[in-house]
Amino acid sequence: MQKLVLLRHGESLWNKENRFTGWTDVDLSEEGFKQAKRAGELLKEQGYNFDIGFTSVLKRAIKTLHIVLEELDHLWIPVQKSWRLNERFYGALQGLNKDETIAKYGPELVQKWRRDPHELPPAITKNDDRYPGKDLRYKDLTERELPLTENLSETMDRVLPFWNEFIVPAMRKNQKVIVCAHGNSLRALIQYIDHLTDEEVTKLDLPTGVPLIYELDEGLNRIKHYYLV
Ligand SMILES: O=C(O)[C@H](O)COP(=O)(O)O
Repeated sequence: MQKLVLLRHGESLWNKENRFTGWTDVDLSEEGFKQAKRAGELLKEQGYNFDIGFTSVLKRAIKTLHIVLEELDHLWIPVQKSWRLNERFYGALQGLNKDETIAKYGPELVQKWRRDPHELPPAITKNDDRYPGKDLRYKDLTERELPLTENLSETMDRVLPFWNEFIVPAMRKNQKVIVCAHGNSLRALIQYIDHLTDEEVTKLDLPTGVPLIYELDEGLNRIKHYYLV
């Protein structure tokens, strides 16, 4: 049996302000820093340690992982960052307040944008300041990989190659793995690991800063999963 720890970053400043965030690189809120520390304390109390960490290229996840590893006195372990673990790119919704967006477009459409795996939120253009092609950290991405908007199914399409190429091989070497990422990149991973239907995944909401433990068998199939509280 092998344990895999999935962790959504602590509350961000825009979670707090209820704004669509996506690839916007906002920091943790004060509460988010506390949640990250608490996650580290919980993992420490329950005897967890890790051989490798994986995270996105967004500071709310990077900092959460760093704080957890600091609590565990594990800052020395390798940490691999990838844009593939980023939050779903929320297109032209990025920066907008979620309640104001509901008031403007109606709850049904906004809920579809947020949770329907195949519904695309409105796109940005390449002239938009939010276009990732203007951000140095994405300079090695091909034009096809640079999103203008993204649905959950496309998020899954870019998360899974990373899972298969890096996370699975680490677990096959019996390394203890922590993945610190985002609501929707983790939702995509969970849909894959748990074989959830599109219908089931729409109901899945991950709390910020609470470690989710997966117990996996030799074939990396799920035995059970639970939150650490
Ligand atoms: O990017 C965001 O706004 C959040 O992290 C996830 O938002 P959602 O719950 O609206 O998908």
